[in-house]
Amino acid sequence: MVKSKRDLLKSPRRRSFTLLRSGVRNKINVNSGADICVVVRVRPPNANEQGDNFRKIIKVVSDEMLIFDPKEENDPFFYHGVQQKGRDLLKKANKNLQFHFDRVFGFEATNAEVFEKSTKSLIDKLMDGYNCSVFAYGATGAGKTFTMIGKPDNPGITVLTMSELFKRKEELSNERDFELGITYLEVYNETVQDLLNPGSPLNLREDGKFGVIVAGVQVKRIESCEELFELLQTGNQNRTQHPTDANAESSRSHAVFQVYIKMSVKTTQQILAAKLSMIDLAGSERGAATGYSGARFTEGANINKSLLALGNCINSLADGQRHIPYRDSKLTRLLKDSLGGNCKTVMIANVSPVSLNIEDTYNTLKYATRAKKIKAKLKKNVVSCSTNIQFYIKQNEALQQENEKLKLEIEQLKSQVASTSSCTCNKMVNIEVASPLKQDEQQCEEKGDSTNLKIKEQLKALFTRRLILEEQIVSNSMSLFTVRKELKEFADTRLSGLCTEQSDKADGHKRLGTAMENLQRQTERLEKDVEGLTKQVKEVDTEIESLNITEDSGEIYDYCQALRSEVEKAKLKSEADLYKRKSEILSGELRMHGELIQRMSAVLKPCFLQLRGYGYATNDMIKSYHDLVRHCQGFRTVCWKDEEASSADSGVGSTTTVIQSDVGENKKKTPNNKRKYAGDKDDENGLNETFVVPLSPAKQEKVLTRVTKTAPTKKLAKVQPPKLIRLTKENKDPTFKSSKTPQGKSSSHLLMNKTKSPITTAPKPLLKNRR
Ligand SMILES: Nc1ncnc2c1ncn2[C@@H]1O[C@H](COP(=O)(O)OP(=O)(O)OP(=O)(O)O)[C@@H](O)[C@H]1O
Repeated sequence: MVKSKRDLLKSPRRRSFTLLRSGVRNKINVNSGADICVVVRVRPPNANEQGDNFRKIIKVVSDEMLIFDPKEENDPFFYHGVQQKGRDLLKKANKNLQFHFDRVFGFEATNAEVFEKSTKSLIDKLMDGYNCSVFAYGATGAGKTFTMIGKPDNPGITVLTMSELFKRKEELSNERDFELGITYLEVYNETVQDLLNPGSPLNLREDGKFGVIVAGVQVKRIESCEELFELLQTGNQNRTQHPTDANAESSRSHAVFQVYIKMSVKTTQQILAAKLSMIDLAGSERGAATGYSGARFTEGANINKSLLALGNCINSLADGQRHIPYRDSKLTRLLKDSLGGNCKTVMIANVSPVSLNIEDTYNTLKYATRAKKIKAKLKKNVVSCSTNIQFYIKQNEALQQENEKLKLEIEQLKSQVASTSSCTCNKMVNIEVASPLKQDEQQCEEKGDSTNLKIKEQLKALFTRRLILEEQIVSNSMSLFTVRKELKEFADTRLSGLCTEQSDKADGHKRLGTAMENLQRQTERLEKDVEGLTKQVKEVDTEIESLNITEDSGEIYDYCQALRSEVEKAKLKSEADLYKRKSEILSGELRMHGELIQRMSAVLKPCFLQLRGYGYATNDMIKSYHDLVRHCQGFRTVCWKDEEASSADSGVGSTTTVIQSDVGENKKKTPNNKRKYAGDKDDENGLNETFVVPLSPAKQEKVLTRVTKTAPTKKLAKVQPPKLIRLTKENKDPTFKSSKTPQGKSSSHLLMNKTKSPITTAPKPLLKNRR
């Protein structure tokens, strides 16, 4: 359904657009009772902007209103020497837009004034347990850093706000206990760095309870304002800065300074927690204006990308949308709870006053106007431990304490191990000491016992850790994935062999290929994990070694060895479990293979019978089919040495055992070196004697091993005969089958150790074979 123009005008986006476009007739009225406080600061023109080259584009009308691109009233327009009433139509009309904000600061405003009228009131909110945040937004060189950090002689609002906070803390010290911790981070090129403790980039994690958490960030406790100045200076030195055409000291990153405050009200035992975030955003900029190229241009693009994400969040919040795209950039993820959430926010929009930056200034003013519409959901943090401060501070404290404790323990244990061994030596040496010294010796013994106990505890802890690590290594073992990957490769080969259509083959290959790629990726990930775990095992081993336990350590040494073997036992157990899982996978595969073979046989057999029935089956086909049948029966064929080549040609599967001339007679009876199969009694195409040896698989294995080891020697034939019983009509074995060769000689089948195995007869061909 098409909306009417009236309806369209009702949409928030459309309305703001209309307001902005319609110039002086439309006043941009922001709701002054809104939760976000937006102030604009116009900086004085710098040295480059002074003179007549640039006109002023901002006119501060009052504390709350400014006119952007004002009409130039004293600019008479003459035509043919006569002053005209209208304006010069060749000149672009000035926008003359009125903007209303919570506060507008002109050139002459100092940082102290800005602080008084914008962020000072936040301290009250913080004391009441509300989260607060301050953003400085604007184009590069617009005065954000000057406003936030300032100069030594003109401190910025961060310092002034913190001074006020400390002042208030002093005032309330009789009523409340305070704990303050700060973090100073920078977001540069979509990575988060700790400015107070520079190192590798930090990761952001979402926690259901604590909101967005910066993993690994250090929270510094501060007691005084002086400490804070030092920390801020250190942090600023670590901040990424590069000179640009627009600003000689341009900050190329977003700096996020956060103060965690925990207050316990002495009378009520109530705990209030609050967080103050002060953010100096990197300058929004047009590449052309900043004069960048190459890496700097990319850096600028990244800055703009995160600011765009911030702008989108502001737009969505202003429009009251349910989904806010916080996840679009690291900056917005980090500031999720500082923007539109449970937070009192102040936005300071910094602008330049001259026409050189007219576009940037206009964009900043529009941005600020949008931000004004955001509604926050303020909520007091009256909780004992539901804010990040508790989490970070407690986690930090606990870790530090644990660290210190462990260091101390290791030191103590090292010295104790040394003293124990010397004590044991002393004991041995002083076996025959004089009685007055015996008391000392006893004490030493006691000391030794308690020391032993401590070392044992330490060893137990270390070996337990080692055991856990070893178990993790086994459970992360890639062997399962390797097996799965091999099976997929096998399936791929099987498919290529079976598929007749190229498209089927390609489809299957694609699917299996994706599975194999996934398995490969998982294997690589596991490899990395295992690498890390192995490193940890080594560290544990080093710790154990550092205890210097040798055979001379006596009981402790035995204890250590016992623990070691316990770990080995547990490791073997987990390995056995792993093998069990592996064998489960393989048996699954085996079952699947069985089914597959059954289904293949159901297709293959009728095809073969049909082909053979109609005389289309070639001899090779028939032979291969019979080979297959025999392979399924588990038969091994014994043939003559000079038949080896032809039997090798026979293709599919049956195992052929070669026998030399002890049964030479039979060899002479062979007319054309063709082999006879048990079922082929009616095959008339030159049959000769073949020794068919149906055996139980175990026996086959035994014989074959022996044969393979010794073949092809006469010795082999000597070994074989006692086990082979030539069947003749005379021995009347029921399993005996005989057939006549073309020469009228009987061919025989040999059964190993009289094994009575039924011989399958292939179906008679309906027609004669073509070949
Ligand atoms: N209100 C002001 N009064 C006097 N000088 C100012 C004022 N605002 C800014 N300046 C000067 O303008 C220059 C640029 O300011 P600043 O470095 O604060 O800009 P910025 O917005 O932080 O730029 P960038 O985003 O590139 O870091 C500085 O030399 C600063 O001293």
